[in-house]
Amino acid sequence: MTTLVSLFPENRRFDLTALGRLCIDLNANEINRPMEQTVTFTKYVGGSPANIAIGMSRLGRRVAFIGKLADDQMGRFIRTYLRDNGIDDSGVSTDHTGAVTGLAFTEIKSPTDCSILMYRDNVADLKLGPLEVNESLIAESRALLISGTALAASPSREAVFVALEYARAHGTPVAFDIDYRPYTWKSPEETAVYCHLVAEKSDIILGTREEFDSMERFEQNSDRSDRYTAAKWFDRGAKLVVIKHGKEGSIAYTEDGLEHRAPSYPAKVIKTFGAGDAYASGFLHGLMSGWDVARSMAFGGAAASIVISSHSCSDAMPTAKAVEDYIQRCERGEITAG
Ligand SMILES: Nc1ncnc2c1ncn2[C@@H]1O[C@H](COP(=O)(O)OP(=O)(O)OP(=O)(O)O)[C@@H](O)[C@H]1O
Ligand SMILES: O=C(O)C[C@@H](O)[C@H](O)C(=O)CO
Repeated sequence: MTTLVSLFPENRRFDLTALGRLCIDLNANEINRPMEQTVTFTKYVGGSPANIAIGMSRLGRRVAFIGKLADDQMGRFIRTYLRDNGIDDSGVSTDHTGAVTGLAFTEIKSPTDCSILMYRDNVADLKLGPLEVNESLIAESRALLISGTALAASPSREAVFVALEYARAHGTPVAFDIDYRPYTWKSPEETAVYCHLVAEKSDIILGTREEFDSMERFEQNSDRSDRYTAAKWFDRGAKLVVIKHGKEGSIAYTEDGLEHRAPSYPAKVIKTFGAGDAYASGFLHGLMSGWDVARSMAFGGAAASIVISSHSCSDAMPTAKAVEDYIQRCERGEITAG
């Protein structure tokens, strides 16, 4: 049994500070059809790190956010939602240059064929500057979560590196979610270089197999196995590497050389996105609770199944009781894949 609870310092004001984008999701109401035929959408707070922060807060964790919002109705909607969900927004600044809120229109063609159409020109989240990174939030947190998309442009990119410096100075462990969104970046090479630099400074690295491949683009060794990937990052200081495989579940590696596997839970899938964010929040909650790695992964997987069985990502993030109930219902055979 491997636990990582000792990684997280005790007696801090927050369990997690998340850094990255706060956006809007507009999820198609008319599901199972292409965007061309979709005419109405429901608005939710979105953005992977926002979803993870909201998920952690629903699980009873104390959460803060570092980011930047547009000075418009959408920005105010997001701030209100964060506050209503008990998330400390003192590290969330407001842009005054006319930047806009990032929008993600989700197309739900079928439960397995979903895509996101993103509007990300001149977005406020990527305007977060190095001087706007709130050091005291990082010093007062048991962990810092970095979303890889925050590296896609300056000055947000520099802000991430400043946050990493503060984390190191205050002994705050870093969880890095690669969160690769190709349309935000100029080139795959740029993604590989900057994500690599951050992964080298991270304690926990989370990503899908494809995301690790995108970050390891310049890897000399042709071995693309999960085990090789994990060994590479342990060499560079990581303590835990988690590789997600969609419906096939996830695999985690720990420094002690052990491999931990979690199958997924059944789900009546409405759309697949949001799975990774729910998984991350459930998984980090489990680790911080002192559970072993495999149990934490399973809990994250159950949270993911709940979210993909729902219309939204952020709004659908479950409480701990809802996740536990879901696991029990699956064990009793009351929930099957739909
Ligand atoms: N179709 C599915 N059925 C059941 N569980 C799933 C399914 N897809 C994903 N999951 C669960 O969610 C976890 C993370 O999913 P995935 O590997 O798709 O991450 P991701 O690609 O980061 O997600 P996202 O689509 O949000 O970006 C998986 O390990 C699994 O437990
Ligand atoms: O990550 C995004 O910007 C879009 C998300 O808000 C969406 O909810 C999703 O894809 C979750 O991973």
